[in-house]
Amino acid sequence: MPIDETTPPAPVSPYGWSKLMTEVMLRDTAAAHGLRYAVLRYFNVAGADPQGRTGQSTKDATHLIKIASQAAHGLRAGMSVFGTDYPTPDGTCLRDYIHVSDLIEAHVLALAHLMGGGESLTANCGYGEGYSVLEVIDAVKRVSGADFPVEITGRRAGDPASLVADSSRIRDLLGWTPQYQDLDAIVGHALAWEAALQKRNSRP
Ligand SMILES: O=c1ccn([C@@H]2O[C@H](COP(=O)(O)OP(=O)(O)O[C@H]3O[C@H](CO)[C@@H](O)[C@H](O)[C@H]3O)[C@@H](O)[C@H]2O)c(=O)[nH]1
Repeated sequence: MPIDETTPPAPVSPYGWSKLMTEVMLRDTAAAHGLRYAVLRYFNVAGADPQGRTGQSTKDATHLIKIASQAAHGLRAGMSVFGTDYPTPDGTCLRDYIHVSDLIEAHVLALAHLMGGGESLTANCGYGEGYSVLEVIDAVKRVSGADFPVEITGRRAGDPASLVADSSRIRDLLGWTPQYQDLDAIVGHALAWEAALQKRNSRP
């Protein structure tokens, strides 16, 4: 079931709570001081700059597409799937992976909205399409042409079974029209970035 902005937030991690607290602070500051704001609720940010200028560089990042990309490039021996007993079609968690460039465009549109005098808004940023962990790993193998070992392990604590956005609000209100709503494109850009990052990090 896609999640819309009226679904009561129910964070399961301190990080999730910190994001919700930020929303509450913005709401209260706006009420007290007339501030106008845009809350953009990111779903699973993925991919990289299509021109290869930047991408996720956090050392030891644990995100699925990054881990799978590293495995495809032989930077790690293989990877784990955290649980196959979720109430989803293939038993692995579903996520709504949004290309970082589409997310940037959402910010540009939100800023233009506010600068044009628009009301405060809270809007989901996702495509409304969920992919399972196994589907993502298949995409990484398909796009890279590389095979790597995948081990099934137990669930990781705090992983909800499904997080898929209803993004009608941002589409309707800001005219947001994603350009990269394609899992293979997202994975392709992530793979290219991971290769570039590896080259960059191995320079003396
Ligand atoms: O090696 C891995 C890595 C991830 N997963 C699974 O893949 C899915 C996606 O995981 P991940 O890429 O870590 O994203 P989320 O846990 O959905 O994290 C999102 O939500 C978190 C909590 O809001 C934020 O911290 C992250 O930045 C954001 O991407 C989850 O089911 C994980 O269990 C695996 O099976 N194996």
